[in-house]
Amino acid sequence: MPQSELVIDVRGVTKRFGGKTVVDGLDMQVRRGEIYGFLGPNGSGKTTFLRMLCGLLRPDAGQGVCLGHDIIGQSQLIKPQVGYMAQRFSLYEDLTVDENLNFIAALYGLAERRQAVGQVRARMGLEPFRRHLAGALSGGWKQRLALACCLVHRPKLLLLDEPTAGVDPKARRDFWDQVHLLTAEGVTALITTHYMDEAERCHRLAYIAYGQLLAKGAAEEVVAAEGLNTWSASGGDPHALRRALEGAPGVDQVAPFGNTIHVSGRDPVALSRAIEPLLGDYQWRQVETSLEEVFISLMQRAGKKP
Ligand SMILES: Nc1ncnc2c1ncn2[C@@H]1O[C@H](COP(=O)(O)OP(=O)(O)OP(=O)(O)O)[C@@H](O)[C@H]1O
Repeated sequence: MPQSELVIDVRGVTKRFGGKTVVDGLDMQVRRGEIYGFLGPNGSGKTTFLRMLCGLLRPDAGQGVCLGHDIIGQSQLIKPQVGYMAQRFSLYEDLTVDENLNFIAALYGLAERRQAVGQVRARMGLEPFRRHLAGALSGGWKQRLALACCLVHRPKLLLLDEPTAGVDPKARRDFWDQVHLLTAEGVTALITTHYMDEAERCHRLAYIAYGQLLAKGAAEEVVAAEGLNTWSASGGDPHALRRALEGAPGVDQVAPFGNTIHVSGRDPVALSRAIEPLLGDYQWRQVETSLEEVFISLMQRAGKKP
């Protein structure tokens, strides 16, 4: 891959708080125009990593470039080209939509302020809400306004930290449509999320736990690499099935999915052996392993490491 295509190219990025290593030697390469999903359990270091990329935090170790600039020595050149949407709603609730947008435009010292605000307002469908207080908007519209504020200065890279947490499915769909449109125009997006359907909407993704990278690639590559076999059982007594399988040799996970129980394991022979005595009491079929099952498996295995 030509280096110029890499908007993010960092290696060994590490951050410690007190004695605790929160991001531990992380590598990440993200191409221009890519939607890159960044997943991991709460407290795994995702926000800390994003903050290091855009120069809000200084790494203790590691190196690399973001938007062609050194993440340590040239963070002042990176910041103006990044749109960072922090996890918590960080707009001024007692200002109107227009006032929020104008304020951000002024902060960036944009020359064509009115034009920039007008464009982003139209793009995000915020025209009808121009004079509404940000605090009075619904969750979905607040999130749109937050994205609009990230876009006013026409950044090349979006760092979006759980941008859709708590918003309804339609608003999430609209949000992802916008992100796809933006990346088609050449903007790059690095997005943290806990939603599996969103992970699947990313071109590629990385999964971290305890500050360490556990998997990366396209969703289907990540699923294939974990090598889990998954069976779905229906009928009979699902609670009894769960009790029978939990902790059995060869069974790595048992989880209810609606009216079925999913059973996964990395060793297909051992898994079949565990299921065999229960074959007659339930209807079984082999199903595709989901990303959720893969992430749980990755976390379980990471947790078992000494
Ligand atoms: N400024 C700080 N000082 C001390 N500890 C911090 C600081 N910022 C983050 N941490 C700790 O670093 C760890 C990683 O936090 P971080 O917010 O990066 O995780 P995360 O993956 O973004 O989590 P979540 O999914 O909950 O947002 C946590 O244990 C957190 O308490």
